[in-house]
Amino acid sequence: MTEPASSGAVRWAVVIPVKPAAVGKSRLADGLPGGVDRAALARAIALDTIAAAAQAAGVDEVVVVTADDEVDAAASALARVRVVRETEPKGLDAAVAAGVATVEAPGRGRAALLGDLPALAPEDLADALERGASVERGVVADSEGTGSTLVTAVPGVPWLSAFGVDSFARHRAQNFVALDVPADSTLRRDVDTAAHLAEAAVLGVGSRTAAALGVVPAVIPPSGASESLA
Ligand SMILES: Nc1nc2c(ncn2[C@@H]2O[C@H](COP(=O)(O)OP(=O)(O)OP(=O)(O)O)[C@@H](O)[C@H]2O)c(=O)[nH]1
Ligand SMILES: C=C(OP(=O)(O)O)C(=O)O
Repeated sequence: MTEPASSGAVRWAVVIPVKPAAVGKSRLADGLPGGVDRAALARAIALDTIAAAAQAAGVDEVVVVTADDEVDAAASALARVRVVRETEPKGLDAAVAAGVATVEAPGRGRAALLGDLPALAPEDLADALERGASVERGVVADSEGTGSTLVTAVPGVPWLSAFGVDSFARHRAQNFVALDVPADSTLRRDVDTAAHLAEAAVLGVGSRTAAALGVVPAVIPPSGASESLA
């Protein structure tokens, strides 16, 4: 197993919450191409996000918090990924906090990444984490500028997150520093709707999402090509 190169002084644990696919990504149901299974697509989106995060420089471990058996099994097979089972629905912030609480290395920065970023490029996450290393708490806005896709806390800073509607403004109000990642970073394109999915497809979605959409693999960047199994 090859370690990713360091992206700076801080090494990170990245927590990714994933709702059970049977109930998650409900807003995606409207406008999906015929024949696309929404639950399978929701899992594929989450697993592409997890796989990209696990390949980002500076990331020591990815902690997936989920009650979904299939996501658990597939994520657990990836190097640097650990799954924390969610025994009852907790809500997003509580699920993230449960994952953060299992991070044992006190010298590690902690980050929460939403699990709906199918176009995420590992280098875009690495770039954001490097920026997050120089502030106590950081936040990355989604493409609309209203939500948050990444929240960070450097070692020693107590964990806090305030995900949900208009979370970017609420994170900023709690003194999270807006991390200056490019407007077109793949880290910003979360997918809640079919229109978002179309934008993610332009950026280039991961191999699992492409397969769930029935897209010809040859036009998809090989984001999963170099993944190693644990
Ligand atoms: N483990 C866990 N993950 C959650 C929970 N709520 C949301 N998430 C995850 O957080 C991320 C962002 O959530 P939303 O955009 O609200 O996703 P969603 O609830 O699946 O989507 P909608 O049903 O369309 O509202 C996704 O990766 C979700 O799977 C929760 O209670 N537990
Ligand atoms: C969960 C969030 O947003 P969305 O529902 O748009 O993914 C958020 O921005 O905190």
